[in-house]
Amino acid sequence: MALNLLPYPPCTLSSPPQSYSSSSATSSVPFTRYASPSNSLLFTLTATRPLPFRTNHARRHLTPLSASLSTFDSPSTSGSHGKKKLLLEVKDLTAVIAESGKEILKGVNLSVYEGEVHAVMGKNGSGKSTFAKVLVGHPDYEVTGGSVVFKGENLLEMEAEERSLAGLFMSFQSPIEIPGVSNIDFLNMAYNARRRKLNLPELGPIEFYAYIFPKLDLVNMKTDFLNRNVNEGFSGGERKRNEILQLAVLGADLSILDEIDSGLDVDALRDVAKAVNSLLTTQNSVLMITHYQRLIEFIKPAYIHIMEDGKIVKTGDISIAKILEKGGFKAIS
Ligand SMILES: Nc1ncnc2c1ncn2[C@@H]1O[C@H](COP(=O)(O)OP(=O)(O)OP(=O)(O)O)[C@@H](O)[C@H]1O
Repeated sequence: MALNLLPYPPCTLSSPPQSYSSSSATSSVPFTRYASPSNSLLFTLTATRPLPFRTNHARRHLTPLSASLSTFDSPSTSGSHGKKKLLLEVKDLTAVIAESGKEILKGVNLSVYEGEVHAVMGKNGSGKSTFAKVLVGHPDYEVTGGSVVFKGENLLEMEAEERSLAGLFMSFQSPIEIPGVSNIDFLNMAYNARRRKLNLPELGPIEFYAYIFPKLDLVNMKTDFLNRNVNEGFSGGERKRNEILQLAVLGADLSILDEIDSGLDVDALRDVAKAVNSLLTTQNSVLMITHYQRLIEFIKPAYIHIMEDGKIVKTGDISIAKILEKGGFKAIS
């Protein structure tokens, strides 16, 4: 049996770990794909089925990457990034909804250097989540032009699973439930997939428990949550904490956090923001989507981008969020 966990975290698992809980011991996860535009985990359990999608049917339109690749090891010319390495470079990215062909992304440009936190803000429907989902290879969208270079590699040529293993993580707006799979089994499988990729020995249940235990404190989660099925019966806030727990367990070079503040009470917001801050190093980066200044005050992005009608129309520092909070989008434009 192969378990494919796509971006968040997409990895191919050859065998399930030993069970921690009765629910996982009797796991009868149907061999179906759990996927929707808002899934936190594009999750497939298949016997022999290949990965469910290949991302782009329109690669012939994509911009050649040679110029972009050469910038990976170069310091920024803007000065403000110093000698930091370019982690993600998005150029003129356009994308449509695969089913209808409707264009949503209309030429997105964005560069993220290591150690940086960026926020994307914008009106409802401006394309923020679509942008995030296109980056992780969501099958609902088709890239029609532009380029995306991640750690010097052409991201658009990678399967969703490869993107995750390359160090991309996405926390979705509405994390899904995975009935029949306990949280700890799920995390152990995903973590071991990453270790296999790094040629490291897998962790058994006891070792993994020791590894994960301190991370529960980080997100202020009780141990009971490990034995419950993934997100089943979790409140909105608990699901968000669980997403950050996944991030803490798996690690990532670039974490894309889509509205992690939605549905959180003030204390939960502080916990989640604290956990994200504690995971930040000079080598990894965060791209967060938010509507509210309160998250920005906790996580403090260096750059705020305003998205409008599928494009980034303005970039600035934290002062943009303050103007936005006071005067709305018209104050910015
Ligand atoms: N899979 C899809 N099928 C149909 N329409 C879609 C799909 N994905 C996105 N859209 C449409 O694309 C537009 C942009 O959606 P998106 O979710 O990216 O916006 P957003 O900026 O994240 O909005 P919000 O702030 O409300 O979360 C919307 O009009 C949305 O209805």
